Amino acid sequence: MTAVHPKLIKSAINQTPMAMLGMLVVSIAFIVIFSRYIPLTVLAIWFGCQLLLAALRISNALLFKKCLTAEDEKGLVSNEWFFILLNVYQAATWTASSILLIIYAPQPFELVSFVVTIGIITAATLTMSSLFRVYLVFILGMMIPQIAIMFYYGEHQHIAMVIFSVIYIPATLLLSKSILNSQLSNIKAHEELERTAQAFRKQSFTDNLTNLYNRRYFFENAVNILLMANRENQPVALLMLDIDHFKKINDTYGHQAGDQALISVSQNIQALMRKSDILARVGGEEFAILLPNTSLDGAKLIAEKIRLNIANQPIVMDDIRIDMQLSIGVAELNDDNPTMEKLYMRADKHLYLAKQNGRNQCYPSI
Ligand SMILES: Nc1nc2c(ncn2[C@@H]2O[C@H](COP(=O)(O)OP(=O)(O)OP(=O)(O)O)[C@@H](O)[C@H]2O)c(=O)[nH]1
Repeated sequence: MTAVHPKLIKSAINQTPMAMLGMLVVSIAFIVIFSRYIPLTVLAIWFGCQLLLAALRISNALLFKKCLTAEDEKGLVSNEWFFILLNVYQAATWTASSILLIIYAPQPFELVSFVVTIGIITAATLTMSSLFRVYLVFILGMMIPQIAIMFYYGEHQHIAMVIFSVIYIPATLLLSKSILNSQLSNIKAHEELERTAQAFRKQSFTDNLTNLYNRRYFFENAVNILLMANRENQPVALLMLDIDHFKKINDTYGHQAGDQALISVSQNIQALMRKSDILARVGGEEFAILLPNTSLDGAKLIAEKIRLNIANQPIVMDDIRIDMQLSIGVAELNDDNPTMEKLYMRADKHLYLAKQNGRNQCYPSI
């Protein structure tokens, strides 16, 4: 058996309590109507079988739920088989009810039984179509004995019922298939929408070229991190990084090579970061790194490590080799720079000083 879409299984699970309630209501109606013909002990045994079926269907639904949570493919397939067996069992109990009518009740109650079967099958179209194979077994399991019973009586009205079934069964299967297809296309449309929304969400906080966080995300997050650090009295540092003479790289090797250089530098810096650090591209060739739980001394060490790493790792593209250098301004959250705005201004000023002092360096240095 091939795996059924988890959302279809979920839909079948959700319908189970309602389906079982409906089945028990019809069973009770059957008992009330036919208690004058069928001995009560026989009806009690039959109802016991229906109760057992309801319990097994609920446990089947719970097992499905467990397998879905555990993403247990094999478990899902064996549960589907379990569901099919339960439907064979259900068809058998309803067939048993028809046989009880043949034995104990006068004609034309066999026709009532036939109509009840049609009613149950029609209702099941809504609850079982998501698992089409299971429904197929159910409809055949329910209808074949009814057709046999109609042939057994063989009168004109019984043959009419058989002819009616020949039209009804394929029509119901077609209806069930179209419910299934519409459920599937709804699921697909929903998943597509979800994917698009996720892509938009990602786009709203990432830089298209480097895949790093963008300026907006960086500053929105930084404000929150600073608030928390201020409250908990934890150090935070900010690095502002700018590639030296990047214009020359563009002019010498072309804009595309410049783009590639930006991507490589981003990846190289990212590889040196901790998970809790926030690295973003905040301008053309300008990056920012927020370092939670990091003092100025720690930040200077990290800045120097990044600077050296970039300076010692030329970017190789096809047959060209581009030497890259960074200037880095370092600042920490303190009484002089208590807000993101102030911290940013200080780090940016230090970046300017690093450039002024000759580039390829950090300011303040170690
Ligand atoms: N390839 C490429 N270039 C970019 C991108 N964004 C900005 N730039 C270029 O980056 C260059 C930045 O030049 P400047 O601001 O003069 O800075 P610089 O040449 O790095 O000089 P200093 O910062 O003073 O060392 C400009 O030529 C921009 O066109 C981009 O996304 N891709």
